[in-house]
Amino acid sequence: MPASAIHIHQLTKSYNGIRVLNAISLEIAQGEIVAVLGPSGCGKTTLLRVLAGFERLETGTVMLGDRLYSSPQFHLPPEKRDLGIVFQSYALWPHMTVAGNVEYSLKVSGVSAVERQQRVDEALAMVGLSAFARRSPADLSGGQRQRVALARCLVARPQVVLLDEPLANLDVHLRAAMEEEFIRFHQHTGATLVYITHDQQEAMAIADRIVVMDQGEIMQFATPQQLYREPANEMVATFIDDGRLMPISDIEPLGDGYASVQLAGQRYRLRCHAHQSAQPAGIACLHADDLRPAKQDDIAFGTTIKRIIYRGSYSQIDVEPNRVPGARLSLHLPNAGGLRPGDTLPLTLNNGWIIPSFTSA
Ligand SMILES: Nc1ncnc2c1ncn2[C@@H]1O[C@H](COP(=O)(O)OP(=O)(O)OP(=O)(O)O)[C@@H](O)[C@H]1O
Repeated sequence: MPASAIHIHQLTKSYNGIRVLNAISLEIAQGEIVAVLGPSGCGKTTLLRVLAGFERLETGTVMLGDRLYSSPQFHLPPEKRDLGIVFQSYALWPHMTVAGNVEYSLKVSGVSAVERQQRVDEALAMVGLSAFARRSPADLSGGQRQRVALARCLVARPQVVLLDEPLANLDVHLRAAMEEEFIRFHQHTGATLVYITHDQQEAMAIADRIVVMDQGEIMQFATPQQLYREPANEMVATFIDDGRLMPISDIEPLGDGYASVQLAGQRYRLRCHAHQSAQPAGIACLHADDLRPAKQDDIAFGTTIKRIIYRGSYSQIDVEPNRVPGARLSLHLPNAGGLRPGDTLPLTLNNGWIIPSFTSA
């Protein structure tokens, strides 16, 4: 079994009798970058803390390769786990220099002075902080401190790195630079990265696969493209990007990855799960790029413009389908031209995804 693959099986965890993680099972491959994404309070940090060994689990197992880390009967302490951890709060030693902070763990574990020097230089170079080795953490910016925390983790050359919202305190430019930093680190080391964030853009930019969590459960574990194009349920559909839900009826699978459905009074072909069954009713997920203003020969449905938001390179047009009062769809136009709220805008579909449903209702 690859040494740094993570196997989580049926993990549950409660605080004060309240279930915070419920039957979590995940197989993370060696060298993979996995982001854990979900709304506040869904259990992301708790999952990371159980992986790191700061919390015990109630049921289930956590293994790294073929090594048992946690089970109800067994708990390997955090310092014995072969993991690097980068938390949102940098927790640097204020009385040590940048180099001292990075060197500390090597000193404690008895690495020779010559090797320490070489590894500290290497780690600081990797995060672009060679020139800051002798500074005190107090004299660094937030982003630089975060990079010291990363260097401190890298210097130990862990096979698995757990990162808890490491970019949450940084401004938008620094975040982009740090995203590149993580990817570079990953290319350099091939380590397995588990990355917690509530920022889906960040998750999409960095991760090979994303775990979407809600209320202590895994909603979907898939590539960013799959989450966007083939959400497993309504939560993922609306959580990822600008997904909007539309009621559909008379779903007839066509056997080629598409189904014919009734939507806003018209018949359309939408993408569907290979095992989608015929259903009297269901829900479709439509993104902005699934919609466009109808031309003369298109199969169109009428909508009324509710709101136009200028977003620089495009305008976001929010509409209500005339035959589905209360539903909201959104499309992007490079130029909203003479459109106004209250105007009628006939739309058609480029694409769309049926939220999977497998049993006949
Ligand atoms: N030590 C604790 N004692 C009791 N409840 C806790 C404890 N730690 C977390 N919780 C609860 O467990 C749930 C999950 O918390 P967790 O911090 O894992 O969520 P999260 O997804 O990381 O949220 P955020 O994005 O806001 O950091 C929350 O309802 C939280 O209040």
